[in-house]
Amino acid sequence: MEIKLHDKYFVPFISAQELDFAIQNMAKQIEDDFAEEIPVFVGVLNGAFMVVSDFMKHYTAPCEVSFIKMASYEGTSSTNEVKQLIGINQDLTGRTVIIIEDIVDTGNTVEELKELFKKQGVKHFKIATLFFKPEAYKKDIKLDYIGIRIPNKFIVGFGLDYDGLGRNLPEVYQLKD
Ligand SMILES: O=P(O)(O)OC[C@H]1O[C@H](OP(=O)(O)OP(=O)(O)O)[C@H](O)[C@@H]1O
Ligand SMILES: Nc1nc2[nH]cnc2c(=O)[nH]1
Repeated sequence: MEIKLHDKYFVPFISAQELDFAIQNMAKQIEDDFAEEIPVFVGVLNGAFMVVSDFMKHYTAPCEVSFIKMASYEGTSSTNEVKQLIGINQDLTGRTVIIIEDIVDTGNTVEELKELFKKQGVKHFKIATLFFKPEAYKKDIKLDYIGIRIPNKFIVGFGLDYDGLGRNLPEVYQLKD
């Protein structure tokens, strides 16, 4: 059933079951790669709060979790300027940092994050994202773990918002044409 948020209509796109399956797969892959160490998962707020919560329930090896707050989107488009609103106050020297994103779109946010963590002397820097829009991506940075590839259309739900609304939807909706 379609929904209305502010002035726009959205149609169902990805079910809660498909989301859980994709997150479970990412957790398993990362666990296979990093079970020998204690990675620090860094969720990118606000959008990633739901992915991180579900991801952590599927990741069974020792790990730590922290959050960073970045923002670049106003309405349905990128401002091209990514701001850091809340940082991490933990020494990450020599640690394996795995970013958990809800979505990688233009790549502006992951580029900014990579710069930020490089300066902190981390041992490994990896990126995991639930959603990836290949047609919108403008960077060369490798994305290490991708949940679901989606077309270049605006989505909401499961943490993702349209001007503040829609983050609490348990499934994902796509902007109606
Ligand atoms: O690849 P990009 O084009 O940079 O887009 C991806 C970013 O956009 C969203 O964040 P947003 O800036 O909307 O902030 P929010 O997480 O608080 O909604 C999303 O959570 C990513 O962090
Ligand atoms: N809500 C939302 N935020 C985004 N940030 C980057 N791409 C998107 C998108 O498709 N939807």
